[in-house]
Order: sequence, then C-alpha cells, then structure tokens
Amino acid sequence: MFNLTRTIISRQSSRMLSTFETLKVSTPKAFVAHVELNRPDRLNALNYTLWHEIGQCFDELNASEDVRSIVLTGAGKHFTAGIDLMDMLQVGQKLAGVTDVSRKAKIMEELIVHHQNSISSLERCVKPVIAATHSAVVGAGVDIVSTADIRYCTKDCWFSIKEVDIGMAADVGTLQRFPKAIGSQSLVRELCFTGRKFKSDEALRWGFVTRVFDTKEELVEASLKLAEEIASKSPVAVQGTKKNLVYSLDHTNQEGLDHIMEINRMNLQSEDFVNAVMAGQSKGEAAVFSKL
Ligand SMILES: CC/C=C\C=C\CC(=O)SCCNC(=O)CCNC(=O)[C@H](O)C(C)(C)COP(=O)(O)OP(=O)(O)OC[C@H]1O[C@@H](n2cnc3c(N)ncnc32)[C@H](O)[C@@H]1OP(=O)(O)O
Repeated sequence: MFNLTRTIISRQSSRMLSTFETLKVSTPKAFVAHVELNRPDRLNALNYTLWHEIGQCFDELNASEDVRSIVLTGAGKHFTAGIDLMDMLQVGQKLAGVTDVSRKAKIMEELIVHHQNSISSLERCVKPVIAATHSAVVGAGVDIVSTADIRYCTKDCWFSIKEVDIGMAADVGTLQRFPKAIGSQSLVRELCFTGRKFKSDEALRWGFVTRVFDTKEELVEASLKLAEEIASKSPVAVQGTKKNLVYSLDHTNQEGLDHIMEINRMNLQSEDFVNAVMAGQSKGEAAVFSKL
C-alpha cells in the first residue's frame, strides 16, 4: 500500500521537475531533457549539493512521463573538475572532531554510499542518457560518463581517472563501469594506476566515445538530435531495452534472456507494438506513442 501510494504520488508530481541550485534542466525538444552541470565558476566541481541534486534530478526524470531521453552537458570552461576538493577538506575537518575509528568510518560510509547512489541514478533511470562532454572530464567526471548510455565529446575533450593522484581508489563506479566500456584490462589498469590524461582521439579509437565534434555547439546539436530520435521510438521498447542491457552487463546470457522474456511477455501485448507494426506497414506514417 505504501509503495503504491508513493508510486502514484511520484507519477502525479512527474510533470513538475524540481528547480536545482547546481543543475540547469530544460526540455529543448519534445520528450527530451537537457541536464547541465551548472557550477561554471567552480569548473562544475562536485560539492555535496551537486552530488545530491544529480541523484534527485535523474530519479525525477526517470519518473517523468514527459521525458524519454536525456542529454547531459557541463556549463562553462570544462565538463567537470571532479569532486570539489574544498568540500572534501570540510569532511576532513568533521572527521577530525571524532576520535573513534568506527565512528569516523560510519561518516565516510554514509558519504560514499550517498555519492555512489547519485551516480547510479543515471543507470537506475530507464531513459537513455547521452553524455556530451567538452574540455576536462576529471575524476568523478569519468564515473559519471562511464554510467551514461552513450558518450559523445568535443575534439578538445580529455579524461583522467585522477583519483590515484589524490591518494584514493575511484569508488563511485569507474572501476566497475569503465572497464566494461573499454574492453582491454591492460589499458584500463594503465589509466587507473597512472591517472594519465587521455584525449578524444584515444577515447574514440577505444570506443569509449562514439563521436567527436569540432565545437561544443556541434556536440550539443548532434546529441539533442540523437536524443530526439530515441524519444521518437516506443518508450516501452526503449526502456525495456535499457533495463535489459544494464541487467545483462553482469549476468549470464541465460539470465539476460530470462530477464528480457519477463519484460517482453508483457510488452509484446502493449499498444506500442501494434502501433509500431502498423506504422511500419503504412510506409511513411510515423507511429505516435502515448505517454509512459
Ligand atoms: C567519496 C568520494 C567520491 C568521489 C571521488 C572522486 C575523486 C575525484 O574526483 S579525483 C579528481 C579531483 N579533481 C582534481 O584533482 C582536479 C584539480 N583541478 C585541475 O586539475 C584543474 O583545475 C583543471 C580541472 C585541469 C582545470 O584547469 P584550469 O582550467 O587551468 O583551471 P584552474 O586555474 O586550475 O582552476 C580554476 C579554479 O578552480 C579551482 N578548482 C579546480 N579544480 C577544483 C576542484 N576539483 N575542486 C575545487 N576547486 C577546484 C581551482 O583551485 C581554481 O580556483 P581559484 O579560486 O580560481 O584559484
């Protein structure tokens, strides 16, 4: 009963996205959301508010029947400079006031789980997320874009799994998701152990990004065009596809097949299936899918 009430409330409120302090959210095309990291004066470094708002924003976009695909960009000079190091100094001060190691560890556990959940919201969101990055994508930035479904970037874009240079192991998803996007364990380990910058040309060669653009304007335009195309498809089909692709990343083939069977034994009875097939046969008439 509680869950049902919560679901109904979230559906009702899905039309009104929150306004955020560190994110700019717009709907430039039908069913397409554009989320912009918006702390340009701090190079979009992730302070606690930005971590928190990313999670809240993608959970809201997931619930919204008006959103079918999402483009993620960064405002200003860089996509992001990673975690806000000033914010981390404040965490250090908080820890200094606590003497017991287990109690210090509990504070850190809550922080790490909060930040992990923030980034995982891009994966929990069943609407495809296109990360469109420019200039620096550092540390937590790689965690974020590794969680996106599709990555485009500008020619001047570079990435660094920088955590090793600040004395920590990446802990909000890069070590889990980046290797699955790249394939070569040797390359992954080289980049994670050294933090060395890799540029757009290398990222393209390895398949980490799939398109590179001369300017940010071209990048955003192409990303929105792709998002618009995805949004024109059946939301039942696209969201079922994302759920199964995410699930299949860490399950056996048979488990993945069982999972998609569970999804499709329902979805093949949906009006979207009939509408799409009819539109396909009418040659030229695009199918129109109702809100999901
Ligand atoms: C629980 C833990 C979860 C997640 C952990 C994630 C770990 C990480 O994200 S590791 C990565 C941390 N980030 C960095 O180490 C990046 C440091 N910054 C840089 O290397 C450079 O600033 C740059 C991103 C390459 C950009 O260079 P440039 O364009 O030349 O700008 P700057 O002049 O260097 O910087 C301008 C201004 O921004 C401040 N700043 C830069 N990065 C951060 C940051 N990460 N946090 C806070 N502030 C940052 C920099 O100090 C300058 O400040 P001024 O006040 O203007 O001097």
